[in-house]
Amino acid sequence: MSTTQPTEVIPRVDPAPAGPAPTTASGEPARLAELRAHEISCWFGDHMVLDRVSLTMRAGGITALIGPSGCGKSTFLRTLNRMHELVPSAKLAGEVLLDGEDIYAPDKKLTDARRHIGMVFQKPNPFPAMSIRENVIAGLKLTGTKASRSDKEALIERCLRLAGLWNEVKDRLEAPGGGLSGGQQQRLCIARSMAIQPRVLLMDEPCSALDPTSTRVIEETMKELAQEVTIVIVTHNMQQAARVSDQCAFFLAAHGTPGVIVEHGDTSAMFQNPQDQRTSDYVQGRFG
Ligand SMILES: Nc1ncnc2c1ncn2[C@@H]1O[C@H](COP(=O)(O)OP(=O)(O)OP(=O)(O)O)[C@@H](O)[C@H]1O
Repeated sequence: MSTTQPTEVIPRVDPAPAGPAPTTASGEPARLAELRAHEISCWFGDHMVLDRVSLTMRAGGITALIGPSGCGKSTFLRTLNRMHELVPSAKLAGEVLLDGEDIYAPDKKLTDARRHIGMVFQKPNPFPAMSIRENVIAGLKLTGTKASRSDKEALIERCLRLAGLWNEVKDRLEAPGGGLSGGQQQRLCIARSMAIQPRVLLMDEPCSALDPTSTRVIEETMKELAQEVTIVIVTHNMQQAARVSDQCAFFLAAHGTPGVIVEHGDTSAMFQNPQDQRTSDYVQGRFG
């Protein structure tokens, strides 16, 4: 995909988003949220793919999930906003606590989990025929959020600035989202996710379909976003994990056993002084 995309102008991420910052229902500034997975196990049918995985994703931090293919990183990520349960054969045990409240508790709705915990996928998926403007606010209708026309305009600008896209699209907000380059489309998807003011943003290999320039732009964008939202990213790119994250979790599924976290901790420690030989081998590219 990256080789066929139009060339992308390198934008500067605007550090001063316009429009209102996220607030709680009472108008207080939204607090950054901690997400804690406690003893998460997952199955597809009888196939257990994760075994009692626990991880605390710090409020306002960027946590990178790393590990070889098939060890359960994406499955784990999908448990964090209840996407795992969309697969008919899927089962799950354990808890996911958003600021201490289990998103799987019987009184919690699936739509609440999606509202508070947004997701950006590997392949950019804007609504191609919808305008850039409509793409950004597409989630408002889905989540039943009401906003005045002027609030919507402020939100559109704010989210496009947050996603580092405003300067490139401000003069063509009515153009279709599908006409943007791959990197721009991914930033449009980030803007769309941010418009519903999530407390956590999950990113599943968000740069794997992008060229290096677009990748660096998204990485800069992530650092800006982390001031407002807790980020969890799955990445195969060790340099990316080292560049963007402040915390890493190394997943491994040895010899057909379910995936577990072998080691987790501050990114600098994981890369410079890992405690487990397997982590050391993986981050230095000796396998995976
Ligand atoms: N929809 C599904 N149905 C059945 N099995 C699945 C499904 N999705 C994933 N799996 C299996 O679950 C295990 C973990 O897969 P997962 O995609 O979570 O790993 P991953 O670490 O994210 O891999 P990759 O890095 O290649 O994306 C694998 O054995 C995979 O085959």
